[in-house]
Amino acid sequence: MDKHDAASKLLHGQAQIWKQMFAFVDSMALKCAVELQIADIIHSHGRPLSLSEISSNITNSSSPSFPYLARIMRLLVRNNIFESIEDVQPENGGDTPSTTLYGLTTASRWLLNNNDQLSMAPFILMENHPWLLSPWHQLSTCVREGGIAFQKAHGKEIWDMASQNPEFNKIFNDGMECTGKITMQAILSVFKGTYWDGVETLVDVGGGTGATIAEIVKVYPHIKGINFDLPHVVATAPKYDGVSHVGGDMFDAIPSAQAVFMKWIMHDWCDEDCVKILKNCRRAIPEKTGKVFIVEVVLKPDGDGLFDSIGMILDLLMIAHSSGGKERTEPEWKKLLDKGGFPRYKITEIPACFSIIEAYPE
Ligand SMILES: Nc1ncnc2c1ncn2[C@@H]1O[C@H](CSCC[C@H]([NH3+])C(=O)O)[C@@H](O)[C@H]1O
Repeated sequence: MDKHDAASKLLHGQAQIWKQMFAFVDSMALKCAVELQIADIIHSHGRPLSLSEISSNITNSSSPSFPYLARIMRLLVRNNIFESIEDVQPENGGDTPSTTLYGLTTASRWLLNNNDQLSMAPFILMENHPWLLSPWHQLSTCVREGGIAFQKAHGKEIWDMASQNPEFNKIFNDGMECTGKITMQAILSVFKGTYWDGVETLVDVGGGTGATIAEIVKVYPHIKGINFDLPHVVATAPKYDGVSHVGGDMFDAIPSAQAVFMKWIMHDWCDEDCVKILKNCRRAIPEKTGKVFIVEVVLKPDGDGLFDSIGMILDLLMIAHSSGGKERTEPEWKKLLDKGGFPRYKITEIPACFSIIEAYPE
C-alpha cells in the first residue's frame, strides 16, 4: 500500500467514526418526523407537499420554525426517509426558483399513524424514549460488573417499571402492538390456508394487549384465542372478538390450549428461565399433538440477509432492556428447545425480521 492509499484508508476510517458517533442523530430525526406526524401530513394530502404546506399542518404549534423543519427534512431526504422533488413551474419561464416538494418513500410509509396502515411509529417512539435510551449508557458498566442495564439506569427491571408506571406501560405496549401486527401479517402470508385447521385454541404467551392473537383470530375465526400476559398488561387490553384476556405469570402456569404462540418472549430471558417457560408450555399443550409456535430472531452473525444486522442490534437491545435475555443462533435454539422438552423443531423464514420456530414435544 503506498502512502497515498494508506492516508485515504485512514481518512475513510475517520469518516466511519464520525458517522457511527452520530448515528443517534438519524434516530432523533426519525423520532422528530414521527412526533410531528410529517408522513401523515403528506399522506393525508395524497401528493408531495412543499415545506410551507407541511409546516402549516403541524399540530400544537402556532408558528412552527420553518428553518428548523427545512434542515431536518434535508437530512431525512438524504437518509431516504422522504423524497424531494423539484417542482418547476413552466409558466414562469424558469426564472423563479423551483419549489421543493416532499413525498413519501417506502420507508416513510412505515411512519404513518393511520390505524388502517401497518406502522412502526409507536415502536420508534418507544425505543427512542429517554426511559428506554438511558439503559444504553450502562453497556460498559455491564461488561465491567455484569448485572442488568435497565436496573442500573432505573433502579428496577423493565416489567416492574411497566407495572408501576402507567405511562411507561402504555408506551411499551403500544410499541409492541405495532410490531405484533406487522409480524402477524408476515406470518399469515406464509402460514395460511389449512395450516390452522387443527388448532381450535391458541394461547399467546406474553401476548401484550392482544393485537397479535386478534389478527390470527380475525382471519381464522374457528380459533379461540387466549391472550395471556401479566395482570397490569391485560388490564389495559381492549376487547377483541374471539379473544379472551387472561392475566398471570408464565413462570407459574400457562393456560391450556392446543398450541402456544410466543412472540418476542424467549429473547427476554436467560437459558434457565427459557427452559422454565418451555416446560410450562409443555404442560399447557396436549402431550403428543401439541405445538409451540415461537416467533424470534434466529441470529446469523455473519449473515447478509435483509435483517441479519438488525438481529445483532436486537441482541444488544436485550442487554439494554431485558433481564438476562439474548438473541440466539440455530444451534443455541436447538439446545434450548431440547432442554425445555421439545426435541423436534422446524425453522421457517418469513418476510420479516423474525423467523418462525415450530417446536414439537415428540
Ligand atoms: N412472567 C410473565 N408472565 C407473562 N407475561 C410476561 C411475564 N413477564 C413479561 N411478560 C410479558 O412479555 C411480553 C414481552 S414483550 C412482547 C409482547 C408481544 N408478544 C409482542 O411481541 O408484541 C410483555 O408483554 C410482558 O408484559
